[in-house]
Amino acid sequence: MPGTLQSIKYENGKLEILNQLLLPSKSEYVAITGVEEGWQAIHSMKVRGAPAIAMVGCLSLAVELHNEEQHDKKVLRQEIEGKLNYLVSARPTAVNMKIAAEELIALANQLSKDETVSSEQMKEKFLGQIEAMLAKDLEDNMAIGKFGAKAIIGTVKDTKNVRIVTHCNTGSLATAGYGTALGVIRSLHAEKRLEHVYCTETRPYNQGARLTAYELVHERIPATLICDSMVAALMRARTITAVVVGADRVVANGDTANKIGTYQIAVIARHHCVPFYVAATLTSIDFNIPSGEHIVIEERPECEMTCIGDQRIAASGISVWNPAFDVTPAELITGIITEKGIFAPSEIINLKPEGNGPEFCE
Ligand SMILES: CSC[C@@H](O)[C@@H](O)C(=O)COP(=O)(O)O
Repeated sequence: MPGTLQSIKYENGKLEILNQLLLPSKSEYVAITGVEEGWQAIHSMKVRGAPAIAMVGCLSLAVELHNEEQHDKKVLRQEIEGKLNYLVSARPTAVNMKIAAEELIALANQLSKDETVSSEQMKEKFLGQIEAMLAKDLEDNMAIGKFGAKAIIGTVKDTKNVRIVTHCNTGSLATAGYGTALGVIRSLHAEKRLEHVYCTETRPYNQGARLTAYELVHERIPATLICDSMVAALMRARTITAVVVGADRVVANGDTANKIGTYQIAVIARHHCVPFYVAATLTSIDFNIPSGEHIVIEERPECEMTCIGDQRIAASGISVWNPAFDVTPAELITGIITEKGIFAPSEIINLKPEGNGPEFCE
C-alpha cells in the first residue's frame, strides 16, 4: 500500500501533486509547471475535491509567476485575472476555485493601484496570499473536525461510540490535509468515540472505494466499504448515528451540491431519522446563488459509467446519463459544519460577508 496522503506539495515555486488517477495501486507525484498543466490536472481529475482543486489551480499560477519577471504591474494584473478565470473553467460545479479567483483578482486590483507597491512587491504579496490559503485550509479542516465530532458525540447517550456513513472522498486527498467530512471522522477516531465508519463506493467514479477506503486503511480507522445501493439496508440493519458528507457548493438557502448519490443518502437518512450533516469550509459557500436549482451540474463522459478500466461492462448501444453531482435540498440537512461552527441551512445566509454579491429575493 503506498504510504502518503499528501495530495499537494508546494515549495518555492515548485508544485507536485499526487496523481489520484493511479490510486490506490500506485503512489506517483507529477510536477505541475504552470497554469495549462494545472487546468489539465483538474479537468482530468488527477486532482479532485473542491478545496484541492482551488489550491492546485492557484498554486499552478504561483509557479508561473514565481518563474517569470514582469516589470509592468498593469500587465501582471491582466495576466493574473485572465489565468485565474481560465482555471475556473476547468470544472464547473465546485465553487472554491471561483471564490479563490475572485479574492485573488481583487487583491491584484488593489496592489496594482497602490503606487507605494513595486511590481516585485506586488508579485511577492500575491504569492504569499496563495501560500497562506494552503495553511488556512488545513487549519479550517481541523476546526471542522472538532466542531463536527463534538456535535455528533452530543447526540448519543453517555459514552456510547458512534457509527458514521460517508460518501465520496473528502479527506487529505481532497483538501490541503485532514479533510472536511473525513476530518470529522478522523476527530471522532482520535477521541476514541468512533465505533465504525461505512464508506460508499461512490459509483461511477469510485472515489469512495479508491480514495476514502485508502485513507481509512492508511489511518487504521475501523471502516467497511459498501455499495451506494446498500445505504438503506445498512440503516435498517444497524444503528447509524449520523451521515457526514462534504460539499462542492453550498448556496444561500442552504441547498448543497455534492457528489452524485448524496441526495439519495439524505432521503434515506430522513426516512430512518438519522441526522445528515454537510461538512464544508466557508470557501465552499456561494452566496451569489439563491437556491440549488441554479447550480451548474457537471456531466462526465459515458465511459466512466459503461467501463471499468478498459473493460466495457454496459451493453453496447445503451444511452447514458452521467451527472457528477446532485443537489441535496436544505430541508434534508440537519446542520452544516464549518470552521466557524455548526449552522442550520437557513442560517448560512447570516455568514455572508458585507457587500459580497447581489441581493436577491426568493
Ligand atoms: C472536501 S471535498 C468535498 C467534495 O468536493 C467531494 O465530496 C466531492 O464531491 C468531490 O467530487 P470530485 O468529482 O471527486 O471532485
